[in-house]
Amino acid sequence: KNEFHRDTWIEVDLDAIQYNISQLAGQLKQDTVIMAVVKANAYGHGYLEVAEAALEAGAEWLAVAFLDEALFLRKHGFTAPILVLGAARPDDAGLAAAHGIRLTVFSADWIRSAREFLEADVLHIHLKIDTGMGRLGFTDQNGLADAEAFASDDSLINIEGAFTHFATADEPDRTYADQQHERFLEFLDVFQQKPPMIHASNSAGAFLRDNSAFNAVRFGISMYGLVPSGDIRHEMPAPLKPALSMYTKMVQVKKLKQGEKVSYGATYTAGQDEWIATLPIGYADGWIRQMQGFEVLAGEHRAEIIGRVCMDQCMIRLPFEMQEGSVVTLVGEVLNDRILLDDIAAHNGTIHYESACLLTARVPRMYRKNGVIKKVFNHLN
Ligand SMILES: Cc1ncc(COP(=O)(O)O)c(CNc2conc2O)c1O
Repeated sequence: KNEFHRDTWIEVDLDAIQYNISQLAGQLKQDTVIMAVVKANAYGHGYLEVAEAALEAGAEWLAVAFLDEALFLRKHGFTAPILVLGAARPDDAGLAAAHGIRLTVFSADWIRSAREFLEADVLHIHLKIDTGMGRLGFTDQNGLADAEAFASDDSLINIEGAFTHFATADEPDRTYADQQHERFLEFLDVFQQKPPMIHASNSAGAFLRDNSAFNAVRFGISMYGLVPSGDIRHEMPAPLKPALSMYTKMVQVKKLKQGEKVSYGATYTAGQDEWIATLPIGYADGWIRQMQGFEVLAGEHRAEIIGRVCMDQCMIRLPFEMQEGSVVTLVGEVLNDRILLDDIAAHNGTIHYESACLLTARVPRMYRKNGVIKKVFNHLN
C-alpha cells in the first residue's frame, strides 16, 4: 500500500481534471482531438493518474516535452498516441517508432539523419512550423517543402501532423496570434498533401480562438483548472475547477519570547511574545525560499511564513496557540478563504505554470476520484 510518513501532501482532484476536459470539449468543433499535455510530471500533478483520468474523460492523445517522458508513459502501460513536443535526437528515431511515439520535426536534415535509424517500424512525425514563437519549427517554406518531399518518398516515415504554437494566445490583444494563424495557413499551403492532423492551440487558443481550421488542440494548463493568464480570465467561456491543493501539519508549536529569533541567519526577531509553528515543508519540496512572507491558512486563520525557508521545513507565526498536528492549507480552500497557485506565483513574481511544476517528487500525491481518495503516490516507496 503506497503510503507516506511526513505530514505534507498534494491532493489532486481527478474529477476536476475530467470536468475541465469536458468544459473544453463543449467548446470545440465536433471530433476535434484533445491532446492532454502531461509534460513535466503533468505540471506537477503526476504523470500517471492525470494521463489515465484525461484519457478516460475523452482526451485521445497525450503530449509531453521529451522522449523520456513518452517512454515512461509507455512503460506504465499507456497505449494512446503520444506526441513529443520538444526535440528528439535523430538516433532515437527507431526507438520512438518502435513505441508508436510521435516526434516533432523542424528540419529536413533531421529527417535525413533519422532515416538511418529506422528499420521496420514506421516513424510518425508532426512537422512544427515556427510562425512567431521563435522556439522550435521550420522558419522557411522551402525547408518545409524539402522535408515533405524527402519524407513522402519514404515508407518508414509518415507525416501525420503539422502544428505551430502561439506566443500570445493568453493575451487580450489578438494581433500577434492572428498573424501567427495567418502565417500558419500560408505554410500549410506549401504541402503537396496536407497531413491529417493540423493543430495550433494551447489552452488559451482552444478556449478563445477559432479552431475550426484545425482538428486537434493541445490542452495543458486549463486541464488542471488554471486560467492561462489573469488578463483573459474575464473572456474564458467556461468555468474551470483547479485540481491541485496542498496541505501540511504543525509538527511543533511553541511560544517565542519577545526578542527571540527564528531560522537561519536569525533574521527574524519576535516583536512580542508570539506563537510559532514549524511545518515539514521546505524548498526541496518546491516551497522555495522566496515564500518567506507568504500567508498560509493555519486552520482557518491566515499565518505568515516567518524567517528563512529551510530545505525541508519552515515556520509560521500563529494568531494564538494552536494544537500540534493542526492542518495548514498551503493551496486550497478553507471555509470562505482560499489560497491559489496564482497567489503563490504572484508572491514569487512568476506564473502558476512554474509554481505548479516546481512541486517536487518528494511531496506525496493523493488522488481523489468521485470524492474519495483512490490512490496515493509516494515516489520514495
Ligand atoms: C508546444 C506546446 N503545446 C501546448 C502546450 C500547452 O500549453 P498550455 O499549458 O498553455 O495549455 C505547451 C505548453 N508549454 C509551456 C507552458 O509553459 N511553458 C511552456 O513552454 C507547449 O509548449
